[in-house]
Amino acid sequence: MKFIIKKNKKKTSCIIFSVYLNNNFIQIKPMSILKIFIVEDDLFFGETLKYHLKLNPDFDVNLFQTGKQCISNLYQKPDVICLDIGLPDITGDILLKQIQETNDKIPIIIISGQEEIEVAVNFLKSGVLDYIVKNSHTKDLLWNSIIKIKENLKLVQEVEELKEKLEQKFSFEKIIIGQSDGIKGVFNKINKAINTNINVSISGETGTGKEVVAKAIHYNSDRKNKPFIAVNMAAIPKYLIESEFFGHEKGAFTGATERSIGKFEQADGGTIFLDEIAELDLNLQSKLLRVLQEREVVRLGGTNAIKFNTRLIIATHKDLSQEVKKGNFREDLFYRIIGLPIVLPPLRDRGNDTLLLAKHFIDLFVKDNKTKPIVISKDAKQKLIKYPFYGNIRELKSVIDLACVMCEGNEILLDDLTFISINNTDFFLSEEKTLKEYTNEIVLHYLKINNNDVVKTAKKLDIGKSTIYNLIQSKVI
Ligand SMILES: Nc1ncnc2c1ncn2[C@@H]1O[C@H](COP(=O)(O)OP(=O)(O)OP(=O)(O)O)[C@@H](O)[C@H]1O
Repeated sequence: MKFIIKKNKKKTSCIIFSVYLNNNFIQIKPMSILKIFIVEDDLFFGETLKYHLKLNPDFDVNLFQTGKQCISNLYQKPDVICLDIGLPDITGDILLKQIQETNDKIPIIIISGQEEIEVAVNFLKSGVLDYIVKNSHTKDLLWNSIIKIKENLKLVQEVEELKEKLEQKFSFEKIIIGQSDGIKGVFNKINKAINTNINVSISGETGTGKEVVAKAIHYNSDRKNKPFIAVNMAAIPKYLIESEFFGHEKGAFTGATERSIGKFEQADGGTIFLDEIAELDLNLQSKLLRVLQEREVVRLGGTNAIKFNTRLIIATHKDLSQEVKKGNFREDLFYRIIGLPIVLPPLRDRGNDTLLLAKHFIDLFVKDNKTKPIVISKDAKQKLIKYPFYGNIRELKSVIDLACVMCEGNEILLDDLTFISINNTDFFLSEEKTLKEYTNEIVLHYLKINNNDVVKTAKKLDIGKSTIYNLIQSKVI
């Protein structure tokens, strides 16, 4: 088999390539080109349509005068077929069937001399996209119809591309950064979850990546082409949760002006991710339990039970078993949802992962902002490793983004790191310092806050002014 690729001469606005295969050149069209077949035995009418459509440089038009020619050229994979139903060699309905048997995805437009509505309706019912009557407007109607098809095909292609990107994006070993033992254990659990349908419960402090893990499981499982629906219990007002979960019928309550499909129904075939599950109130917990047991929902104000097939992933930053002990969470629901537990370690327990993640966020910053490459100084690295990051990876990202903005040149120095943590006493105590050194730091801290006002600082710390003056004079602060 010979295989040659040649670039054809530039036709209008685009370049068409040909592949030489088995003694024939077969054209390969770029996606922006729409291959159109016109099947019309009236040569003059056919040529008129062809001439008109070819005015659009994105249309590659082929004219065939018989049904047989059309069928034997289907290998060219037309994007649209415009079909006259009064052909000499084959009736329109039989030709339509033969085309659909070969490829039922090709949009077909019927062009016919028959104005009877019944004929048109029958063709439309059998799957053709449009029915155009032959008259002086045909060529314009055909043009508009094909433009609509082109737009539709573009959307389909975009959706396919996005799906593909999403799959690449969630190839989890690439997006979940980390090599610590803790994160390796998480990868192991994710792999187990991907290959089964078991419920998954993810726990971990805020910002440890619970949602990232939930998405990684969904987009790497068989359900990846179905929806991933995330619901955050803490973000929805209590009175709306039931309707959000289960949907409602029109008129179910004041303000329910339209029927609404609930999240469980929306996630049918896919995954529902219930974030902050511990925030669900007890009354709704029992309703959720019933729905999970029956695997069906009844919309508010409705009577029909609607079956769903949805994988459940829940997340919480609380210890759910403790919540059960405290009476805040139903024990039966706990056992129903706990499934495969995945515990995400806090960032401070992931060792060197902090630096891997910091580098990852720097790279993202550099790419997004099109800046020169940025590195981290040794001191800054040490500080990052020691810092407890109570906001975990989310906090690290904001520290790194700010440091990238603040750093002069291409190196993040110690002073470029700004920690705005809400709880940093542990960090303060984690550094090995003497009591004297701690005292000096505290004095310095309050002097800064009080704009170097010694009297105010002394009063605040309940120490003598002279103590502070001595520290300043001896240059320890
Ligand atoms: N291992 C990881 N590698 C790269 N990025 C991560 C990782 N883990 C988390 N992130 C990033 O950190 C941020 C927080 O992650 P995520 O929202 O999944 O955390 P969470 O635990 O669900 O937070 P919360 O409890 O507040 O809802 C996101 O920007 C996410 O992309």
